[in-house]
Amino acid sequence: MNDPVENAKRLAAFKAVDNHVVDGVIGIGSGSTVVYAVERLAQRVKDEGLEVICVPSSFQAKQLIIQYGLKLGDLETNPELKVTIDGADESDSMLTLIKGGGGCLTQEKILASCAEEFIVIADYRKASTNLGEQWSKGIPIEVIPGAYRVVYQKIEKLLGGKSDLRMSGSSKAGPVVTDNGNFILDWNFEGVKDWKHVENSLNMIPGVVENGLFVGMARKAYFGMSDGTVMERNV
Ligand SMILES: O=C[C@H](O)[C@H](O)[C@H](O)COP(=O)(O)O
Repeated sequence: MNDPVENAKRLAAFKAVDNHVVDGVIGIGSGSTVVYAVERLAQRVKDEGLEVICVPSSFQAKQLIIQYGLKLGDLETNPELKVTIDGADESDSMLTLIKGGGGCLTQEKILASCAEEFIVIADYRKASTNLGEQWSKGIPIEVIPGAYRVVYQKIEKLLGGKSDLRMSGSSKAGPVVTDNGNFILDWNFEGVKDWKHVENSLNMIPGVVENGLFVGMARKAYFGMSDGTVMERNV
């Protein structure tokens, strides 16, 4: 593979699947890095007879599981996951994450919370010391559509910064609509010191469904590097 970023994603995903997946129920995150994790899972099912049931975190993840011929599960029949593997938009040195750049944060956080182990896979552009060093698009916040404006105002009053309603772009007029039928606000924060406080404060605002801060959930991350190595971070 010639693209260093794609190569880095693939290396991280393959290593995480090899090191953490055994027979059982697996949570499948969303995004472009997770594609490689599903590819590796499918290889191991074929080559080693690995027996996994895959629970998706999004429409995209479900399609991937189907496309690769893996067994599809859901949280109603498989509420306990051995491991969830997912990408991130940014990870600080404590593995505090920003997620939801692709709009899939709520179901991802549910899957992360149901897993014995939550493993992050990403390329080298996602690793930082403090959030905001690498990801400049703010914290994604999923909101009930009719409440987006009041949520926006309350966030500004409570925590400062500015939010933007995420728009669809040229393929559809109007805002992005999540897999759950909601809107996304991207909150550009200022001077945050306590991410757990922010995560909790955002979720206390009526109309907020979930936010893309994952604090204290991941214990291990794999970052594919541009030189072909994989950097591991543990907390
Ligand atoms: O909403 C999307 C998810 O949180 C993704 O896991 C995140 O955006 C990272 O995606 P990618 O692997 O494409 O960078």
